[in-house]
Order: sequence, then structure tokens, then C-alpha cells
Amino acid sequence: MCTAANYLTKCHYFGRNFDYEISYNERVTITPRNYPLIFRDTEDIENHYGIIGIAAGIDEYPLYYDACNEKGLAMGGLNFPDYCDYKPLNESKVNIASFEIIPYILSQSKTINDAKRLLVDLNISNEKFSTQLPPSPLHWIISDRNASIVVEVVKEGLNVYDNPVGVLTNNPPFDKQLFNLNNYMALSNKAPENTFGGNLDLAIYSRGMGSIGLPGDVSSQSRFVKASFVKENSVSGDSEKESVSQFFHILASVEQQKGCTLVEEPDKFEYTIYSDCYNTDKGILYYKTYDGPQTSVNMHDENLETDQLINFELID
Ligand SMILES: C[C@H](CCC(=O)NCCS(=O)(=O)O)[C@H]1CC[C@H]2[C@@H]3CC[C@@H]4C[C@H](O)CC[C@]4(C)[C@H]3C[C@H](O)[C@]12C
Repeated sequence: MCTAANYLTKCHYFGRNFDYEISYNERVTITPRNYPLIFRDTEDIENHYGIIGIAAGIDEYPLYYDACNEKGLAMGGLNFPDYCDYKPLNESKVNIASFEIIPYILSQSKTINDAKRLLVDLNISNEKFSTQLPPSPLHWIISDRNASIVVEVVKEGLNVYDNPVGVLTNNPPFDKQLFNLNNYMALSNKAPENTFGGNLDLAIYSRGMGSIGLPGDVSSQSRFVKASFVKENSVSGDSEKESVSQFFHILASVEQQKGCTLVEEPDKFEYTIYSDCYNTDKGILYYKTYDGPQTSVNMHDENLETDQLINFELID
């Protein structure tokens, strides 16, 4: 399971928890402006915006899990099993394989509106990266400082949803996640009033009772509610330090500790392998692995005019 979120102070922040049981040697990958992006079924893009993100350490292709471009647009892919339904090639559309979509969108869009315009013509195809890597069932969150959307390919076709909470987790589809928030509108950061009924003398015996009922489990629907509540109520100073710190606290509210989610007997557990936070205005990627310290990479410290991928191993 994974959780992605946005946060706005003076700058705009975007990031995710990457929760899984295996890693694909993920690393920080910068795609400089002149790295030729070769697409399987669509025209290549030779020159484009620079991109920084976390990508699988496989081959010389930016297989991004999440990333941000130099114009402040960010995007992340999260698991979407069972519902996800990529389509075969369609001659009347622009065909982009699921593993190509992050580079395709971020290489040429400055804003959510640019991304929406590209999505209108898109067919997200079921082409595989290689025999060892068949397509993963994903859905995507895309955000700039003003707006956020979710992109899902289901049986009926490609859906693009406006995302007013700026949070994404996994199943079920996004419209159902958003609807489920209705059930929690009585939650509050304030102490509750006694509206129980009757004449019972009920007492506020603890702080935090306004959020009783907020889910604490790590199922995908519960993480959506919890991360949304924490994000909507978040308060921090607007310095870089306070903003990044608060952002990691939002993600920490839905992190997965090793041992709590068994995916395969006897001891394969899903846990938060890394958490990251992009300052999308400045092109800085902050991250921390499960056991590691907080570290950062600034894309503007690198030469973005080159044509080779720039990789950094994650510090663990
Ligand atoms: C597993 C991850 C989602 C984490 C998550 O949401 N976990 C909840 C599980 S659950 O909801 O509880 O079931 C996703 C997120 C991004 C994905 C990579 C994207 C590039 C590339 C695309 C290729 O086509 C296939 C291989 C490839 C390396 C992908 C592998 C894997 O699929 C990655 C890591």
C-alpha cells in the first residue's frame, strides 16, 4: 500500500510513502533536458523539462515511481490492483505504455491544465517493459501548486478526477474513496459537544476526543481517511524546515511498521520502504528510507543540459 499527498505553505510540497515488501533497487534518478525519451508507440521527445524522482534501478530508462519536473508539476504511481485495466493499442489515440506515463506527462507539462490536455488524447496501453516486467496495475496522482488530479484506467475507460483533498492511496477507485469521506464529516480537531441524546452526563476526559472514530488501521481506505484528516488540519510555519518536517509527519500518520502487515507466510511483510517529499517549486527531493536518515538531492545542483540519466543510490 502507498499513500501520496500534497501540502502547501509558502512552497508546494508533494510526496508519498512507498509501502511494499520488495524493492527494485530504487534510486534517485534525474532525467536531464536532453536525455532522449524513446516511446514505444509514440514520437520520441528529444528535448524537454528536467525531471527528478525515484525510479527502479533497472536498465537505462527512467522507470519512475514518483517524480517532479523543473516547472513544479509532480506525479506518483500507486498500486491499483483488480480495478486497473490497461487497453490494447488504439490507432486513433496517442498510445503510451503504463511505464512511460510519468516521463510522458512530466517532460512536457507545466501545470495540471497542460496534463489534462495531454490526457484527452491518451490511450494508456498494456504494453510491457520487458518479459520480466509485465505492466503493474497502477493509478496516478498529478499535482501542481494549485490543483491535483487522479488518473485511472478501468474497464469502462480512462477516468480523470479532480482531487480536492490532494491525497491518494490504493483501492477502491478514487470516486469511492472521496465519497467515503462523507462518513467522517463529524470528526474535528476540537473537543466534541455532547450530542449523544437523552440526559446522560458525558465528559470530555481527554484531549483529542474530537477525532475519535478516525481509522487507525493501515487498509487503503482507512489510510485515505486518516491522511486526509491530518493533511486538512495540518498547521506549520512556512519555512522550508518546518514545511518539510510537517509533510513527513503527515506521511508518518499512515506509515507501515515492519511486522504489522503480513503479505506472505512466514515473514514477508509490507512496510514503508521510503517516504519522500518534493519541494516542487525548487526541484528538491527529500527522502528517508525505513532505517535511514533524512537526505536531499536538488536537481538544480546537477547539469540539466546533458543527455545521460544521473543516478544516486538511496542512502539507507
Ligand atoms: C509496487 C509499487 C506500488 C506500491 C504500492 O502501492 N503498494 C501497495 C500494494 S497493495 O495496494 O497493498 O496491493 C509500484 C509503484 C511504481 C511501480 C513501478 C513503476 C515502474 C515499473 C513499471 C513496469 O511496468 C513494472 C515495473 C516497475 C518498476 C513498477 C514496479 C511496481 O509495480 C511499482 C514499484
